[in-house]
Formats: sequence, structure tokens, C-alpha cells
Amino acid sequence: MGSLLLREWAGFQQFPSATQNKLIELLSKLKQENVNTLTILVMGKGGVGKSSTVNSVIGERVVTVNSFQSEALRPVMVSRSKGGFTLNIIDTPGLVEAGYVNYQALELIKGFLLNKTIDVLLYADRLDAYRVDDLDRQIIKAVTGTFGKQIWRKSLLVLTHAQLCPPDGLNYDVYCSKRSDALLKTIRLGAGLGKHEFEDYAVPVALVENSGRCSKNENDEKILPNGNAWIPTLVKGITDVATNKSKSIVVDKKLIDGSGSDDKGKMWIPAVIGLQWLILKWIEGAIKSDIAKDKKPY
Ligand SMILES: Nc1nc2c(ncn2[C@@H]2O[C@H](COP(=O)(O)OP(=O)(O)OP(=O)(O)O)[C@@H](O)[C@H]2O)c(=O)[nH]1
Ligand SMILES: [Mg+2]
Repeated sequence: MGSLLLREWAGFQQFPSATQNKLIELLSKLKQENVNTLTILVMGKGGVGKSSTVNSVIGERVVTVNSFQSEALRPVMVSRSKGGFTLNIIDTPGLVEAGYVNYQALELIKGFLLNKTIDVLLYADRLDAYRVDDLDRQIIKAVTGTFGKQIWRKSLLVLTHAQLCPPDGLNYDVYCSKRSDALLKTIRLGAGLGKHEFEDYAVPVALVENSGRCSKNENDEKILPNGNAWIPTLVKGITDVATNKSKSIVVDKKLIDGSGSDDKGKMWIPAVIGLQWLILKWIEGAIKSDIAKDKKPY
């Protein structure tokens, strides 16, 4: 990638000036913390709005959005620079195919990420879906198995299709927190996090509305039914996760080869084998000396 000329973040100018000002403030905060690059990974089931979210954040149509069929077969990284700051966003193919976890897609993603560092994972799903099921849990489990539990400390749950009218006259914020809680619980169970551990992980939630028909406020910013301008809020969420006290996920050969942080037990294997050998040698020595004693003439 180093040889490619880094593109200027032209899409930034597309945002209304109120949004631009908020984003500039967030970027300068990152600079103060010596963060000059952010690499964001977007993952989730097929058709939930991953590519649309990438386009919304960049402010350009950079990746393909498809209503009918999974278009993306491999991950794509979009890089943009602005005032010495580099934003990398990686769009990925959906993690579910024909009702099953798409392990092949996960392998492809893993390979693509080799030697990259993930600062933030945007785990995307839809706000306007009413159920979570076992498949959701299996996806989380597969992601955890691939990148280790630590990935959830660097995650933001992104809920798309956020411009909705909740069913049964439910209050919008109440509906949103119900849906987020259900998904966060799935993350906790799928990642195998204990209740206290999860509090420690505290995966934040951001709402997204990618539709061109999204309502706007008087400053021309896209807003949710609760009046919140969601692009600056999403970027704020991203910068909070990027600068939290947990380390970014370095995807190196070790992680790729499947020795993720979930099987720490493996490192004890050589020690246990060594100990067994010592005990055997000791027993052998004891038997030999017994035999030698037995042979002694009285
Ligand atoms: N109303 C609405 N439609 C959305 C939103 N996000 C995505 N869509 C639509 O949902 C469909 C799928 O969106 P994509 O962005 O292609 O979804 P994806 O997760 O990238 O899909 P795959 O790459 O196939 O896994 C498209 O028709 C989008 O226009 C949203 O926030 N609101
Ligand atoms: Mg896509």
C-alpha cells in the first residue's frame, strides 16, 4: 500500500459545515493524543448496511452498495488523508451465507488484514430487526475465535436503518436501547465474556441512517428521529474507542495461524511435557537405585 499515493479526503467537503467543524475538532483531539492514523474494520452479516456506512463516513461513493445480492467478495480498504491525518476503512463481505456463518469470508478477511493494525471494529447490524438468534451468537463466536476476545474492547456496535418508527407506539429511545441491549447480550454470550468482564468491555452503540431520505436539521445535517446528528456522533464514538485504554489489535502471523488469545493454555504444553520428563527420569533413577541395592550381596 505504501507505494500508492494517498488520496486527499475530498468527500469531507460534502459534509455540511456544522458537521465539518465537529469532525475537525475530533480530528484535532486525536492529533493531540498523537493518533495520526485510524484503521477501522467494518464487519457484520450480509446486507446490513456495511458498505453504505463506509460511504457515509467517507462522504463519497467509494464501495459498492447492493440491494439484492452480496456484492463484495473480498475486503476493500479505502484510505483518505486530511491535514496529516490518515483514515483507513476496511469494508468486508457479509459474514453469513445461506443461513450459516461464512467462515470462508472470515478467512479472507483475516488474510487481508495480515500486518495491519485494527484500531476500531464497527460491528454492524440493523436497528429495524426485532430478533437476535443463534446465528448472531455464532457469528460473534467466530469473530472472537479469529481475532481474540480483545477485539470487543475495540468495538462499536453500529445499528443502521435508524430512521424508523418503532412498532406498538414505543418511544424511539426505549426501542433503541431494547434492540442494543439484545445485541450486546448476544456479543457477551457469543464472545464468552462474564457479566463483570463485559461491563469492563462496555461496547458502545452508534446509530446510523444511510438513506438519502434521512431527515435533516436546520444546519443541513442528517438527523435521527431523536434529533441527533448521527455522523459526528458516530465519529465521536469511533475516536472514543480508538483512544480508550485498550490496545489496538495487531493482526500478525501468530494471530493468523490461529493462536489467538483464546487458547493461552497452549503455552503451558512444553512446560508440562518437560515436567513429566523430569518426573519420569526421577522415577527411573529411583527404580535403578533400588535394583542396584537389591543386587548388593549382604
Ligand atoms: N433505509 C436504509 N437503507 C439502508 C441503510 N443502510 C443500507 N441500506 C440499504 O440496504 C441495502 C444493503 O446495503 P449495503 O450497504 O450494500 O449492505 P452491506 O452490509 O454492505 O451488504 P453486503 O456487502 O452484501 O454484505 C442497500 O439497498 C442499501 O441502500 C440505512 O441505514 N437505511
Ligand atoms: Mg457491502
